[in-house]
Amino acid sequence: MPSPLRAALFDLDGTLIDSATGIASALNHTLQALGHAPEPETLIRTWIGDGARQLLRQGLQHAGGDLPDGEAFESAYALLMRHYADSLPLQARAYPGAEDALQGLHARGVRVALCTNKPQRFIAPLFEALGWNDLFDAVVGGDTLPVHKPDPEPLWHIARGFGIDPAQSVMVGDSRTDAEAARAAGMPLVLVDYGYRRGYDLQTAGALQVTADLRSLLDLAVE
Ligand SMILES: O=C(O)COP(=O)(O)O
Ligand SMILES: [Mg+2]
Repeated sequence: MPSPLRAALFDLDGTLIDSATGIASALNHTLQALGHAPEPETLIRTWIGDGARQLLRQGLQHAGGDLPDGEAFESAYALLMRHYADSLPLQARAYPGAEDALQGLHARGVRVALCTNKPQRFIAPLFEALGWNDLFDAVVGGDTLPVHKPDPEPLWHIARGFGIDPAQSVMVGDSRTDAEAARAAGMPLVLVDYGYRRGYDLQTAGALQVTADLRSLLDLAVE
């Protein structure tokens, strides 16, 4: 256990917010505009967590045919970005306990960061909708740096910015992507048991906690 805990880095989709309905709606509008059938939300959930480009790739691959490349892929991605922006009100659903945990960590002097693979441009409007503008000391999106999770660099980037050792921080996420990034970064891990984890065995991931409620993080912080 990081003693004392000095920073907590949070994944967004499937960890702090239940955004799958909105993301599925954005992807399905995109697939339909390209002449494909929509996919069920239960399947699309399993494609969330590796960034919006990977989400689109998965959707198009599942729809069949050749995966468009180059300009054709970029124009499909631009379409997804438009529908994604429209879906933000549907994505802004905080999990119970998420806001209390963020505020409680702050109150205990723990730095709080967002470390998501969601495109950066959508983070500010989501924070606005959630009333979370003042809750984060640092924010890194999926396209903020040249690499994203599972690469450890976004985690190191945040820890460096805080002047805090990764070992005195914790990465809080819902998926294999988060667990692999934490392991590669030398950062302790907490997993939520309710996210979009894609058949990943949470119990063998080496997490400090596998939790159903983010308020349990407060047990790691000093009063
Ligand atoms: O894949 C995404 O776009 C976002 O995913 P994350 O918030 O779970 O990193
Ligand atoms: Mg996630």
